[in-house]
Amino acid sequence: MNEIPILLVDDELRLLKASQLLLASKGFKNVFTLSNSCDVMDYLQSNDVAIIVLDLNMPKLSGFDLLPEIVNEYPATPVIVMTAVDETDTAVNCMKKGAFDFLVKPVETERLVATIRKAIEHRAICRELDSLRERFFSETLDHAEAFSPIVTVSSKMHTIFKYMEVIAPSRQPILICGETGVGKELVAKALHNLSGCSGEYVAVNVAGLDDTVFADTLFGHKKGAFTGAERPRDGLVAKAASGTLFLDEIGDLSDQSQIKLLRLLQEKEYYPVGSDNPCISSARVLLATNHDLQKLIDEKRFRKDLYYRLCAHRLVIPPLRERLEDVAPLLDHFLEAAAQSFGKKAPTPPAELVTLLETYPFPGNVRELEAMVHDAVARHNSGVLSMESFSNAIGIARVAKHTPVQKSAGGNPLEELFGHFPTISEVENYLITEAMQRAKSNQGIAANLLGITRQTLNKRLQTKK
Ligand SMILES: Nc1ncnc2c1ncn2[C@@H]1O[C@H](COP(=O)(O)OP(=O)(O)OP(=O)(O)O)[C@@H](O)[C@H]1O
Repeated sequence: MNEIPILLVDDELRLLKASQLLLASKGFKNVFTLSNSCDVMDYLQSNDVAIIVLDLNMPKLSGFDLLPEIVNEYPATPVIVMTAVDETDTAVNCMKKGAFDFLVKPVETERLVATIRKAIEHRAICRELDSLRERFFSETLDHAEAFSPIVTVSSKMHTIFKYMEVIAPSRQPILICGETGVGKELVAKALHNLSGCSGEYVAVNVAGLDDTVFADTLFGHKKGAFTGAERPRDGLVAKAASGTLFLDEIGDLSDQSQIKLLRLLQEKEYYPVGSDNPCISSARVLLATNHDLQKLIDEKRFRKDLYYRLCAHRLVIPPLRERLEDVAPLLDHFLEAAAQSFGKKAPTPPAELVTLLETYPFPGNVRELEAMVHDAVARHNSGVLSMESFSNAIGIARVAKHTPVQKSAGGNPLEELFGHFPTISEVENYLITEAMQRAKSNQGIAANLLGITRQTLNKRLQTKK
């Protein structure tokens, strides 16, 4: 249910009651009414109101006179004007005086609900902007405890955390993007904890679900909806009522499922399988993908309208190779966790291990680092942790990833790099210099990067001098 307080002002009592009931049926349960326009300013002073729907023609004090007063005192509260007068001049005047929108009676239900939803979004975005302005200059997080499971010292991640604090309380969907293993699910959980939602956090991976299974999983079904549906069953949207529904891997959804998802996000409505009666969702939806959705749109595999609906709040979690400062604290964190799970004492990592790890691009991101550490601790017996299992894992991954060099659009990459077709000795010198730089002059690590022994590298370095 939508808790946002809405105030309807109209001198026609019957119309007020009908609108209140209609909005309640659409999930707006905090709708208040006033039939005397003279009471509005007093009411606003002592009550929290998010949206006002205001009639223009009222005795004593007209909506036209009241509008500038409200806009002046409560500039952040959108006022939707409703009137029986369908005149362009009136509409233009109301908009000039600061009305959010102008509707002519009788208003279609869908139009009224859509305008109210638009006003709610507008208000939320204005609030977020204010909050962002405030947070922009502040270094500290208001709810640092919500981020404690996410180990990081990266300033990029810290900026994302600040933005998360701003958008978490809104009820708008949030799209979390990033390569596999960057921690999108941890981010989703943190958003739920920050949101203040009283309901459950419910996560589901929707990759590979065909449309029927998608609908049944999310929306549930009516008794007899299909063979075997002997009892009605709630779906995950109902389970996440007043809480958070996290849909992982949405880049793989079928077109039909994308349409259902769009309806859920836009109208907050869904149909259990086999039912013609829509249900209203009160779950906040978070979504994640490791696909480039823009590319999927170009390939006609993802709907543009759904993408635009998701884009309002988008978090892009950087890959580990773009926040190398996180490698060391993550290494310590995973060493501790792995040692605990094996009932061992946390081993001391060799001094050059972080440098070795920093040379590796981690296509599997934090998950890959976690697995490497787990494996190394499993093999570890005593003393200093061996570099070998890390070097092996990195070496194997590098060989597996090796792909022939593609010619760039502009011509031969070697010629672009050197300005001419280079000699073997020029390429060798270039590679050795680059590897030594990446390995912070550690010859063992540079040799590993180059796929040669340390002795061979040492000899080449001697002859280079
Ligand atoms: N910053 C971090 N601190 C601690 N653990 C992390 C961090 N980032 C990721 N992890 C761990 O790495 C693993 C992968 O994280 P998660 O499942 O959140 O990634 P993901 O981006 O959702 O991946 P996928 O796209 O494959 O679903 C998990 O075990 C998670 O606990």
